[in-house]
Amino acid sequence: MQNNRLTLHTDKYQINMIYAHWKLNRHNNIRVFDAYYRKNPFGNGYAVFAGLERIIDYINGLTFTEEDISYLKEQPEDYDEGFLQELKEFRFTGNIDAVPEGTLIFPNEPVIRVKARIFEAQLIETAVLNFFNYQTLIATKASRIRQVAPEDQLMEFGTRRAQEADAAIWGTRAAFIGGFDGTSNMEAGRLFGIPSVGTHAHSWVMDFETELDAFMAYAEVHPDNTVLLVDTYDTLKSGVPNAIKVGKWLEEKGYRLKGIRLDSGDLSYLSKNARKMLDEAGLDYVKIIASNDLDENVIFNLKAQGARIDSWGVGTQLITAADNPALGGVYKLVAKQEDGDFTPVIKLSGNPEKVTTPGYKTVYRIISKNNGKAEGDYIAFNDEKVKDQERIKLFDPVHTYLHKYVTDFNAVELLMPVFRVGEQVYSLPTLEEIKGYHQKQLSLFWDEYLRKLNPERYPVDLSESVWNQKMELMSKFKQKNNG
Ligand SMILES: Nc1ncnc2c1ncn2[C@@H]1O[C@H](COP(=O)(O)OP(=O)(O)OP(=O)(O)O)[C@@H](O)[C@H]1O
Ligand SMILES: O=P(O)(O)OC[C@H]1O[C@H](OP(=O)(O)OP(=O)(O)O)[C@H](O)[C@@H]1O
Ligand SMILES: O=C(O)c1cccnc1
Repeated sequence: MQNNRLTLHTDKYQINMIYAHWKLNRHNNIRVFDAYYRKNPFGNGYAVFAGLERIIDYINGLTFTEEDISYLKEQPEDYDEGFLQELKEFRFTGNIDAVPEGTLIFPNEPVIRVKARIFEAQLIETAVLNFFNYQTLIATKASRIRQVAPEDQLMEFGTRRAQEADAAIWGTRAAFIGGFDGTSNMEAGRLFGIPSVGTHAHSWVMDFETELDAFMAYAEVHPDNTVLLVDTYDTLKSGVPNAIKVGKWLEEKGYRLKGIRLDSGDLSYLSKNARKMLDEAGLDYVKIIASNDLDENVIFNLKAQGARIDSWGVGTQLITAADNPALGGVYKLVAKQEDGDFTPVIKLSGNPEKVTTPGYKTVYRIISKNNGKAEGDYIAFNDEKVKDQERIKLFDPVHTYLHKYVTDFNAVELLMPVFRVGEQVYSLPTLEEIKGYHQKQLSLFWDEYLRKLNPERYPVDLSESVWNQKMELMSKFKQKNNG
């Protein structure tokens, strides 16, 4: 049952809404939706945007096949033939803007903006959020892990524990964007050009009479790429001594043992002792690799203990974002095009954080020309002239007395045109370029915003016009609802 099609990868309520829009002849109305997230995951100070490549693939492949239509015909809703005909001719004809993958993003700022017929904009909500939420989450987790091991090799080992195949593949790509160097997943390697890496499992050792036989046999087949897993029986009494024997044998053949892998026990104690034994045997070039339910906190602590580990294999905790398994990104209607103008719409909530910010808006990153650092992100209406302003007032949208004026800045617009009238106008950078761009993004921010424990909150502010309009709409709707 092969299924690579994603058009029906949507919630039924989207189909029911677009059907009702069609019945009421509202389906061609142009609407604007913003996608954003509300709370940083893992207690981090930022998130790393990922998922755009998948979104672009999805939009480009958005057509209803005969099978899709037949399935809709089976539904109890008894959709009109005219609607199904409309779906047969369906293709995306709207505009999408998004921040580039690898961008550091912050709560409550639009990172994807869709302006399209409601018929199209509503249909794509589910899939767009699905891709954005998961991939951004994993890229952010990877970025946290990279932060605690800036110089080490980081290998993604999570496929066996991932939430199924797509999560493994696209999660691996996101991990690479966030700072990983390689993956054990061959398909991710093939698809995206991510370096594929691998050692061997306990089964290899258990399949031979002795550990030494197993190590020798492996080294004979892979003399220039041997990493030996040394913890099957007794790491320091058997595994490391046997690895040293193999290392010496490889030297005689003109090769070098590449590494040993520790996969259980006290990784600090074992790595220090293994390092000593290897060095004393003249094998100081042999790398020590660690795995076993690692995450940024364990790695950070191991480093603080002086563990002698050069390379980390990280699986479960990364690919499942185990300590924060969902990003919670949302997709909200913010404006309706009426007679050429954009009418803002708002969603109220008892929870102030859930009140939407109305209007057809864009986001700027305000970068000081004096020090090259980001001062804050600034959400303004699409037609506000932010770049030409000499002085900009940044104020907290909740605690408005908290404000500062910034002069001498560059206002860098974050949202890039991705689709125009249904045509892809954005050429995707290579994965290496995205990774490099992510590193540059990090250098824009003060360390206080980036630290992984209790970071400072980076300002995401509204222009005065956007703020005023939000306040006006809030009081207007409150009055209406109070009769
Ligand atoms: N020195 C250390 N300091 C902090 N955490 C460590 C240290 N050494 C290992 N760990 C981590 O502690 C956890 C211990 O896990 P666990 O008890 O499953 O390991 P184990 O019993 O050694 O091995 P296993 O059960 O997989 O054979 C793992 O996440 C591991 O990475
Ligand atoms: O621990 P993770 O971060 O998920 O990394 C992947 C794990 O997968 C392998 O273990 P395996 O499936 O053999 O099971 P194990 O946990 O018993 O070692 C490997 O030896 C790692 O321990
Ligand atoms: O190559 C490895 O050592 C590896 C790959 C996947 C999972 N665990 C380990």
